[in-house]
Amino acid sequence: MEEPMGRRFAVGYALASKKQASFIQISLINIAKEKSIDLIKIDLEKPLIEQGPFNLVIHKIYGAQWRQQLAEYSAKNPNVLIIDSPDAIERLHNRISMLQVVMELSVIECEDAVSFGIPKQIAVYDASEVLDMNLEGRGLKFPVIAKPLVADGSAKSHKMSLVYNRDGLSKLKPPVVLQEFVNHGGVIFKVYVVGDYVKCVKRKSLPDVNEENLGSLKGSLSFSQVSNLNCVERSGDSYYKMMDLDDGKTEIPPMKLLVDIASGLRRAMGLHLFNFDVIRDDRIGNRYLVIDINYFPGYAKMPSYEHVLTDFFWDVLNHTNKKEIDLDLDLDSDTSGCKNEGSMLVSSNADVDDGAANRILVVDEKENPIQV
Ligand SMILES: Nc1ncnc2c1ncn2[C@@H]1O[C@H](COP(=O)(O)OP(=O)(O)OP(=O)(O)O)[C@@H](O)[C@H]1O
Ligand SMILES: O=P(O)(O)O[C@H]1[C@H](OP(=O)(O)O)[C@@H](OP(=O)(O)O)[C@@H](O)[C@@H](O)[C@@H]1OP(=O)(O)O
Ligand SMILES: [Mg+2]
Ligand SMILES: [Mg+2]
Repeated sequence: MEEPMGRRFAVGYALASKKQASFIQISLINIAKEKSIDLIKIDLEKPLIEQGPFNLVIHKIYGAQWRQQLAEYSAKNPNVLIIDSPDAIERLHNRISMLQVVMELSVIECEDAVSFGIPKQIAVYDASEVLDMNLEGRGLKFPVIAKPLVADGSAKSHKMSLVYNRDGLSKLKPPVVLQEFVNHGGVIFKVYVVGDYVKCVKRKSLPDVNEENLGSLKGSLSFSQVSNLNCVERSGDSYYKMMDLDDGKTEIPPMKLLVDIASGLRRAMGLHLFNFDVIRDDRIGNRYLVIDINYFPGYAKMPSYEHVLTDFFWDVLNHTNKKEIDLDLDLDSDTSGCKNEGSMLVSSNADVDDGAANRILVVDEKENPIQV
């Protein structure tokens, strides 16, 4: 449906320069323009409150100052949609709370023998804890991946190490999360979510570790952003071309499962723009583990991202009268299915609230952004 002649929408974007270079492509600007949507850069050097007018603001900026700016802007411009709420995004800045939400997803129907969950993990806050820690006693065994607890977009927050044995623990710099390394055939599935749109792509991941070789491996191995390593930048226009893995043999997980997890996460987190990383647990045929969730990921690597994002903006902008965005979660279908509990999968026939539960309010009565 086209907007009546003359009516245009302004979408303000607040992005770090690297993100701006990859996301704000001419192709996106033009496709949005055809749908009467103008993408307008927010100048981070000036107060947000002095900028606009905007109908919608999208953003990926860290820090209290930016949150304060958004709060002031919302108070002054209650009709402007902010996607997403900074409080909701905050949950993804900690690798424990990030994955906890997956454990809270209930009633996702799975095909026979298909299940999902997260790897076992513990947080370590203090360097003195690390050395005399009894990993096995806490349900973890080597190898483990050590990930910085904080995921704040810094290069440091992506620095991981694969720890093979006790010697490797000594180099860790808490606060870190120790997560069991799960063999998964060297392939990772990146599931991009844009409102109710879901797209899964395959990427290269860390190779499997052979348990028999563990004894001979030296303490630990450091790495960073493995799944982005085959991403190249086209000279001149900073266009990202993702060499998605096409090994011709790895099947993607059942799409229904991914869509259900995506819908569940959207509702539970109150977010519209994110991706999540999934691996297939080689020990248990059809068990899928969510290992990472990223806010406003590298959408430019997603096929036809310009159309997907433009359609999303259009939908959101045309729901503003209702002050709500229908998340279309389809929760009132058959509720008997699988519920994720700990690392176990149990059957559930729990009742689910329909109606209100299917919608996420974006603004409250005073039309300030709220958390769901
Ligand atoms: N539990 C795990 N078992 C096996 N491999 C893992 C596990 N966790 C992470 N990995 C591997 O390490 C990589 C980096 O981990 P993770 O995705 O948590 O880091 P990140 O820096 O947040 O990544 P991104 O660039 O997607 O934000 C994954 O892409 C995957 O290859
Ligand atoms: O550009 P940004 O800083 O947002 O980087 C994000 C990066 O997107 P990019 O491709 O645009 O670099 C994402 O890649 P994909 O998952 O989509 O492959 C992922 O690595 C996020 O974790 C990064 O966000 P951060 O965790 O650092 O906040
Ligand atoms: Mg990841
Ligand atoms: Mg991440």
